[in-house]
Amino acid sequence: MNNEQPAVLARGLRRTFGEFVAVDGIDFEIERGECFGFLGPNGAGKTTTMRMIYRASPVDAGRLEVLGLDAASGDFDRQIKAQMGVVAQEDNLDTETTVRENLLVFCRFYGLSRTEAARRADELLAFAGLVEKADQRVQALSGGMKRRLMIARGLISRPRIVILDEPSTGLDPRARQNVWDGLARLREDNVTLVLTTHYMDEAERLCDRIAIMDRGRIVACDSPAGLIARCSAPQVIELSLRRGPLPDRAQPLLDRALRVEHLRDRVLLYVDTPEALVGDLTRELPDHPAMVRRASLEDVFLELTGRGLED
Ligand SMILES: Nc1ncnc2c1ncn2[C@@H]1O[C@H](COP(=O)(O)OP(=O)(O)OP(=O)(O)O)[C@@H](O)[C@H]1O
Repeated sequence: MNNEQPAVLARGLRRTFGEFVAVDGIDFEIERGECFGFLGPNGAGKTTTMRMIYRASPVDAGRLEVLGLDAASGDFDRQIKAQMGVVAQEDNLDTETTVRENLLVFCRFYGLSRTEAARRADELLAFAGLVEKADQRVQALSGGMKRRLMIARGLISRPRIVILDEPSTGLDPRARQNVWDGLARLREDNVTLVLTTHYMDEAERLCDRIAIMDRGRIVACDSPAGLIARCSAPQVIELSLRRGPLPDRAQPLLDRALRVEHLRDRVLLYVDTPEALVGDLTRELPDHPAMVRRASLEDVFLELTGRGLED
């Protein structure tokens, strides 16, 4: 295995379900030690792409290499699988057994001896912040703790690549922070992280680079800052539509923005400098509170696809 090769390389990667093209011939490269995220709305093809990387889904066309080895190679499972940790989207923990037992069963599955398994389980309980919960049944854990246990389970074989499908979906802010802290520690050990998310803050915060996916294609791939710099303007004024649509007299004000996006509950105005316009909007449209923020990945997504991430 060549250490110069990227962690994952995809060329023309494609997956279809009958007539439906879920992943439409995408190209990407994930460097070793980087945190790479697939960001996109429901059904964009993120999970399918990840499943191809860890070989849970066949590749219909194109080339896929992991750590320099062709995924189609007969040797792939033997050489690569132990180097890859997978944390799937759905929680498939055995809820009847204890937290420690859950880890021990998988340690044994990976071929660790009884003593090694006990040691590794203790290390991972500490990593996941679950030492105090070790002897409780999994069903007594909170959602965030279960997620951390899933991540710990994915790390048993000390993988060099960890694949996480929506690592913090459904978690409250504190639990998300805990998960993010755990992922940051993996980064320090130079583990390659590949994740999917539809949370822009998660992508922006964790990822060195992000591939924005939409309808089976990668529509842009860059660092979060690089992506945001592509926005047509650096500042955004959000006008709330909570109290109803904008009146006709709003149009001349909207015309002063460089670009305008109409969403279900908000209108977004892209500007270089917001101050004067915000003053006028507040005065002229008192029923539509205006809020100023910096352009974000959501704006990049809107500009690239014409749709919001949640639409
Ligand atoms: N086994 C399958 N059979 C048929 N269609 C499938 C199958 N798996 C995925 N698809 C379809 O492929 C498309 C991409 O699905 P995928 O799960 O990769 O999206 P995603 O970006 O991960 O979405 P989400 O954010 O909702 O998880 C969807 O339209 C989905 O319905």
